[in-house]
Parts: sequence; structure tokens; C-alpha cells
Amino acid sequence: MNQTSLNQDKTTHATASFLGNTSKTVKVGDGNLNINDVVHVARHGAKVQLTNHPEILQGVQASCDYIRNAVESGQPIYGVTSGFGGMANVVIPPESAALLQNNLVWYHKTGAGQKLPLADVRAAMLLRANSHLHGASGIRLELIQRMETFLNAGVTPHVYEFGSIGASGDLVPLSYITGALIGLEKCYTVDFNGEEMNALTALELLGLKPLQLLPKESLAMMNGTSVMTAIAANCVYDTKVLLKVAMGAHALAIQGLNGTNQSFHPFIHQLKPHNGQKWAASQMLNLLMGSRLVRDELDGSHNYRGEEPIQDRYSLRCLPQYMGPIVDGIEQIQQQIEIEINSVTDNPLIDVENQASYHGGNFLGQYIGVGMDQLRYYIGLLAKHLDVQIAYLVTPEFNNGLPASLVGNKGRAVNMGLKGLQISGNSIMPLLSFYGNSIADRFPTHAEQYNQNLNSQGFASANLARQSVRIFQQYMAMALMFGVQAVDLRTYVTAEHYDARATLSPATRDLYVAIRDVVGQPPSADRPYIWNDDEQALDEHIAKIAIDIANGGKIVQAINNLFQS
Ligand SMILES: N[C@@H](Cc1ccc([N+](=O)[O-])cc1)C(=O)O
Repeated sequence: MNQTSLNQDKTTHATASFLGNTSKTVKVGDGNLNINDVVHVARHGAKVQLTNHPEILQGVQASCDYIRNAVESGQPIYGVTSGFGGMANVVIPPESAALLQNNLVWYHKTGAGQKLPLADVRAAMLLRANSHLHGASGIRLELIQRMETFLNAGVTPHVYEFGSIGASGDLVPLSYITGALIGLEKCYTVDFNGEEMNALTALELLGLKPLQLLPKESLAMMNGTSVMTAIAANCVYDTKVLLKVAMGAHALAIQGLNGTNQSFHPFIHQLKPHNGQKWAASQMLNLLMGSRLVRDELDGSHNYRGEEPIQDRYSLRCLPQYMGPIVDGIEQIQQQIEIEINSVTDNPLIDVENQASYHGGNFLGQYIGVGMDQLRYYIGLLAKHLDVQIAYLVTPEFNNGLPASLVGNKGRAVNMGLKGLQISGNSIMPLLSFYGNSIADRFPTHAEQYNQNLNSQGFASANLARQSVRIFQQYMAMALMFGVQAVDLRTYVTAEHYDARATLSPATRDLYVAIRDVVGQPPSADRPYIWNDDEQALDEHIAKIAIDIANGGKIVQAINNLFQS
């Protein structure tokens, strides 16, 4: 199979081959899953293995037994012997209890728009299985195992980008997964390792028969936050990568501007010891250590700089203070997402030990709605900082002696350097700030007969976060291009040649080499990255770098090697 056939968005995002390009196996049900586990399964084809812990499996069966008894004895339980949502006053007789579940899947077949990336749907199946293994949902092991089978065989239901208000969890998106898993009808379709087909054909190829749902089972499948949480997990992972690459881009910019390392002195940050601020300062010190392009002033020295202020401007000097809350914020979002990943998010929940069931609302995706609002907000702030750095680099009044717009060959009057690149970047940065607006506070008209009258918009928030991440990957590519050109030109000022490998800190040298490698332009002493305008197509470079970042390629590997944690 052709790997790219699985990649719905070839230019910006990795969905990778799901056919096991990793030997890792992720165990489900034994303990806590984290974001890295999710990404391994979602994007890199890690195999999934459900727990065989007898107590857990017995718990799953016991929750099913509880439901069966409740139906047989005519107990009133929401969604089992009652109608749904605002129609929960309708009494469902035992003989209709199974039909009720099939029907729930049918009338939620209302998704719209583009298909979700396969990686997000894979992550959603993993999380749904993980949730069900708590044994509080009343769903058969056989149905949970179908998710394991689908994941390991590379079968991914088609799910759509619109349809969930994030209140009853992701009813509509999860109905597509449910319909495909049980083979409800041909109109449920899947991607089978790159081939589109209907769910019945897929089941046949897997040697499985369509399954009849039992009471509670589709409610257990659909009433939960697994799709939005899946998207959020992938987005948090990507944003953490982008945060580190942003630090690398700043380290290049600081060297390009001949900034000082004094602003990152531990003395300063011990006196304002926020975790994120301390992290950013110490990482930046590390990134700059050994550079010939920075002012090495860790000993507390400072000298007059002619026309320039005696200390660096804020985008350099206040980097740790600006980055700190973003770093801490992303960390907090990750913690919340990881709790959600390991939660049971449906209703009602079955307490096997006490033979009781409780009506509640764990399906409300507020942590995802708010978390993804915040994530997009932080991405906007990261983009704003890079935009400032770029403006600083291209403006000869401020950039400590670099050419206007970082022109390479100044001997040719028609060269305009990175002017067009800045303009294109300027079109993106405000967009990323705009994406930072919240959606969790928006209100659809009191949804679903006033029953879901409070909703999280978590699914929409997560989908917006995915878009924001993808746009930021493009913007980051541009920022790195500015950084590379700037350090080449600064190297010329310092050493009268253009090969920045000789002058950069060892840490950023690896990043620099990776970027030059990705764009197919090796470093040279004779010319900087960009010499004449008409010698390269900059849009191709943007695309190559953005793809590398999205796919965790050479640039990300170089960056990952630089960070202690
Ligand atoms: N999340 C809802 C479940 C639910 C609500 C509404 C609907 N519906 O179809 O409107 C279906 C299911 C609850 O457990 O109360």
C-alpha cells in the first residue's frame, strides 16, 4: 500500500502508515494511557492489546449482567428502559430495549462536512475502548474487542467534522464508529488500509459478522467525549512539538540579532520562580551555550552599544517571562486531557459492586472545550512572539547591522530578500490570534428540547485546534527560514563567511543543519541561505519544512535531542 494514500492532507499533516511502522504495543485497560500512547496508536500503527486482567474482564461482564437484569425486572433506567434526552419520559418496554439502541445509532447519522483525519478516529476508538474497560458502561467485551480488531487491522470508520455540540459527548461522531463496528448498514463506511469500503464488506474481510446491539450498548458507545478528546490529544502533542521548535526559532533569532544571554541568567529567574519561566530561561541558556553570535554576558558585564540600547528589547529579554505562562498552560491542558483519556464518560454509570446505577453527566466535554480554547489562545501568543522577532530581524533600524529584509546579495539592487515571506507570515499571524477566540462560551439555541441546555462545544473547539496547529506549522516554517537567513548573515558580520555551522551554538547547529537539509540547500561559506531572489521558490521551502514538522521529521528530531524534558 502506498503510504500517502492514507494521508488525507498530504501537505501539512501526518497520518502515517497504520500498518505497524512501530513495534510498540499499547496495553489498554491496565492503567493510565498518556498522550504519547495515543499518538503511537493513532499515527504510527502501534498495536493495541486489551487487558486480560481477570478482574477487569469480570467487571465488564458484570456491568452487562446488571443491565440485563434491570431490563428483565423492568427497572426504570435512563436510556435503557426510557427514551433519550428530552424524551426520557417515554417508557420503553423490555421487548423494545434492544431496538432502542439500534435506533439511537440511526437517527444520529447526521454528520456533515469533511471527514475527520484517520488518526483522530483511530485515537477515538482507542479512548472509547479504554473508557469501557472500567466496567461501568454495560457493554459487551465483544464490542470493545471490535475496536481493538479495527485498530490492529487498520480499519477506520468514516466520521465527519460537524455534528457534535460536546454535550452528550460526541453522539453524532461516535454513532459513525458504532454503526461501522457492528455493521449496521452499508451506508456506514470505512477506510481499510487506504481503501474505502462499506462496513459490511470490511467486517467480512475481517471474518466478523454484524452484531446486534443489546440494551445500553449504543448509549455506552455514543454517550462520551472520546472523539473530541482524541483530537485534543493529537493537538496537544503537536503543540508541544511546536513549542520546542518555537524555542529553537527564537534561539536562531537571538543569535541573528547578536542578543545577550544575560537575560536568561538563573539568578533572575530564581527570583520569579514560575515553572514555565524557569524552564524557558534554562532551555534558552542551553540553546545558546557556546555560540559565537551572542553577547556572552553571564558574568554580569554589560557594555554601551553605540546607538543601540544597553539591554535587549523585550522580545529577547522577556522571552522567559512571556513564554512561562504558555508553557505552564500547555502542561495543565495536557494533565486535564490525560485525565479525560482515562475517564468513563458515559451515562448512566453502573456500580457493579453495589449493584446500583447512577444518572450523571460525565459526557460533558467542558475540559476539552475550555482546554482547546486555551490551546488555540496559546498558539496565537506563540505566533505573536515569532511575528515580533521576524519584524525585528528584517528592520535595519533595529537589527544590529543586518541588511533590510535580510537581503543576501546586496550587490544586486533588485534583490528584496525575505520581504514576501514576511508579508505571507503577516497574513497568518492575525489568523492564529483569531483562532485563539473561545468557542466554549458560544451558545446554540438551547439544544435538544432544552435537555442539553448546557453544552461544551468541545468537539468544535478541538477541530479548531487542529486547524490552528496546521496553520501554525506553516507559520513556524517561515519563522525558521528567517532564523536561518539571519544567522548566516550574522556569521558574515562576525566571521566574514556565511557558514553558520562555525558560529552557532552546538545545540542550534543541529537544528540549522536539519533545516538546510530539509529544504535541500546545504550550508556554504560562499553564500547565505538566500542570495538572489530568483534562485529558489520560497513557497516550496515553506511546504517542505511544514511537512517535516507535521511528520516529526528531521527538524523535530533535532529539536527533541536538545530539550532535557
Ligand atoms: N448524554 C445523554 C444521552 C443522550 C441525550 C440525548 C439524546 N438524544 O438523542 O437527543 C441521546 C442520548 C444523557 O445521558 O443524558
